[in-house]
Amino acid sequence: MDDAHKGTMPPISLADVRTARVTPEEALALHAEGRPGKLEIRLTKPLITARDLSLAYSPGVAEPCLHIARDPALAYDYTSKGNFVAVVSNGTAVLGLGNLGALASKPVMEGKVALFKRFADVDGIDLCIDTEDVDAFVNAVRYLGPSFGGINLEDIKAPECFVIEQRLRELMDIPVFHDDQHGTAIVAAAGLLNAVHLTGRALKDTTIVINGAGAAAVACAELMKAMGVTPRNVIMCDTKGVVYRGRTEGMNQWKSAHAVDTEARTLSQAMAGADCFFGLSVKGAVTPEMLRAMADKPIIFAMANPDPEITPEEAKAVRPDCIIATGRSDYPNQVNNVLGFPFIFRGALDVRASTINDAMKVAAAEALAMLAREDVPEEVNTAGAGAGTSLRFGPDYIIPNAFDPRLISRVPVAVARAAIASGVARKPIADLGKYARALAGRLDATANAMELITERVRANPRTVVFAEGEEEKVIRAAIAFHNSGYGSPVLVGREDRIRATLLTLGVPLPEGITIRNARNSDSNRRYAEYLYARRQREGFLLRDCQRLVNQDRNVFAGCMLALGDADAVVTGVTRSYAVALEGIATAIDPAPGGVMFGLTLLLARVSGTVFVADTAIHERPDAATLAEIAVQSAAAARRLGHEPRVAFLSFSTFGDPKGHIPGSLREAVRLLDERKVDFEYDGEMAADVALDPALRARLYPFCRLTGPANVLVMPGLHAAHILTKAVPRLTSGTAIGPLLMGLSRPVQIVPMDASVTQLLDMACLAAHAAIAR
Ligand SMILES: NC(=O)C1=CN([C@@H]2O[C@H](COP(=O)(O)OP(=O)(O)OC[C@H]3O[C@@H](n4cnc5c(N)ncnc54)[C@H](OP(=O)(O)O)[C@@H]3O)[C@@H](O)[C@H]2O)C=CC1
Ligand SMILES: CC(=O)C(=O)O
Ligand SMILES: [Mg+2]
Repeated sequence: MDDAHKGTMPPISLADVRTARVTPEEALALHAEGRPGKLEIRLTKPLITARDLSLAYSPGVAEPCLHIARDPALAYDYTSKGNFVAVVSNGTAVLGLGNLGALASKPVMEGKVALFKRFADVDGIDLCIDTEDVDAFVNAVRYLGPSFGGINLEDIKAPECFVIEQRLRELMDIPVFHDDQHGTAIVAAAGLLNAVHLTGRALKDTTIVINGAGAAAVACAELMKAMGVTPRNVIMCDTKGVVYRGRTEGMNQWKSAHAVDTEARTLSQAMAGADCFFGLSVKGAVTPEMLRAMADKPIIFAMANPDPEITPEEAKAVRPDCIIATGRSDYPNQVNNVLGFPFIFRGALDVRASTINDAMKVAAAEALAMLAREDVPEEVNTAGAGAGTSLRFGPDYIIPNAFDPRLISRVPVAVARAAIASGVARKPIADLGKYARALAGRLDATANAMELITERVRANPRTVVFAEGEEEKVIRAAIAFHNSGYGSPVLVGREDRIRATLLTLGVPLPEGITIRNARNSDSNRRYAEYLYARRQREGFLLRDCQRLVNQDRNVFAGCMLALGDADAVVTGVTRSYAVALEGIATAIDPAPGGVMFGLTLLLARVSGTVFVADTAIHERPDAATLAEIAVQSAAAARRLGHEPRVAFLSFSTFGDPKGHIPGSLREAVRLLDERKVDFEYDGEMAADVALDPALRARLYPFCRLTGPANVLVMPGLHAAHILTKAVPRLTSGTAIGPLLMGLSRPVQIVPMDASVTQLLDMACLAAHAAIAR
């Protein structure tokens, strides 16, 4: 290890890179699935009764209109303006794909809106404006301005983007931010600060070659210089070669501002001896030979999307001493503006900033850089179980991961503080500590936890049996599992049938997926003898066991798992839950002392994630079972990042109304009192009481729960089923599960109508449980 890398983890071998590669077919399928695209609009106020209508629409709506007419600032109080950003493009520079036009840019713009929501709870809408005329574009955005709290310009080519942004900034009183310029520059600056530090350089002495002289490149050059890089140390190149002083061909005023006196005329010549390379151009623009000529410990940011100027594998092959970053999420060090724009706008919107100025940009870059130097919390450091791949500040971790839950409470605060200090905040925040704490609550813990789970599985791939391997959606899920880097899928089924289905799908069987035919597997004898040993005193003959192994794929899969031929099983699309479980249970026992039950995660928009149990096994659980279900559910909630508050649900609350209250619920509470568990619980209570602390405070102030219940233990299977089936359909929420809990080996049984995505999620959860064993 060289000096600069001392004290950090050894670089991750690129052979070990945890990939989440997706195929073009998968990408198209995702966009076409269900409601096409990635966005919809939801209501934040009820519109159910005539009264609701009168309040939200005519005549009630006249009131906020009149108030806003008198005082425009009230638009922030009475409308969605303050949390609403327009993502605007004309499609002239879509990623690194070139001028695809406004319509074809829509998937990227919808994607940016989705990222705004997912990472920073900023609402947005894509506006794809079909003109390359600067005046027409500026007018379109300008006149739509009143609807929005901010304008995020995206994928507009240089040099028009500079003029458009400048003019809109002058015309509008809300932040106008060209993400490809400033978002990219901020994130690249953060990465550079850390890479320079790790390689023992000083920013002012670092020489940088930027390939590309468009939106992203010019903004990067400007911010790097503002942060301390010496202007003459930056050489910019474009399709015509080096942007040198005196060049006339293909120039514009923005390039001229960065033209330098140099003998170099080509990218190769510019790269000789350079410390750092920024790629903001197109796929494959850099060759291994160019990297070979760079200085020691070169810093290579190949940021073109979707494919970088050079891949990390190619770069490491010629320069093992380099620090390499790309714009992609499937390599270490993702230098991508996704780390910037959601959090920068969050901070700017929250202080009602009139603009996003340089102080705010520098604050964001420094906050990002500093976060990467901090210890990565255990739950983020999901690669911890993979030897030598811990996320720790070093050459393979110079910038935080986009899923790092600390980003939301760090970057917006830094941006807000800078906005206040520089005088552009129209609503300064007095207590930034309190603001930081409130920001953390904007993220859904489950969404983050699920991502961390997938990361951990990628770092520790497992062999998962897909028991119903002849089904098309199961085959698709197995391929996705393999392509996501989660491990090695095993499809149980007849090879000719599986291959025929693959043929109709038009995909070859990826290496790494195996097919096991239960009828003629070499292991059948071993499996049958295993079953016979378990069941011989229950009236089973060896030939009965043989038949079960040959004919029931769940039994076969269960035997594979029991005898160590696989790490986990996923099944359920061809048999009812009970039948699938019976097959599995023939070969696999419940965990010693545990209780088997189903746990369903309801991801509701308003209340966040709620865990519901038992949604699969016990029709009328007794008190001891209910208590154990509560204990295991609370533990599962904690693993997914939620501090559990368990409510035992009934039709009644603490004896009111009177009736036949299941005594088992009260007895379960008493049993937990005896066990002195370390989580909150109470009951019995009705669902509204469980979920509404205000109601509880009025009517049942003695209740021990300190917030809305997030683990609902149901009195019986009927109620659990009705709740978990009805809620997603009534609220457009999502249900994950039931997750099968309490089995001695990791098995997940999906609902029969499960989608490919649900199958994949459950296989991933099963693989995760296998790692935890
Ligand atoms: N990782 C990230 O977060 C981000 C990455 N990017 C990537 O940066 C790239 C540029 O985007 P953007 O600035 O918005 O686009 P622009 O259209 O504004 O600029 C493109 C620039 O690339 C130059 N270029 C094209 N091909 C080559 C080549 N073979 N060699 C040298 N220069 C070349 C063009 O040269 P000329 O001026 O001669 O036409 C132009 O200066 C894209 O790949 C994009 O995906 C952009 C934003 C964020
Ligand atoms: C990431 C991004 O915005 C781009 O490549 O254009
Ligand atoms: Mg872009």
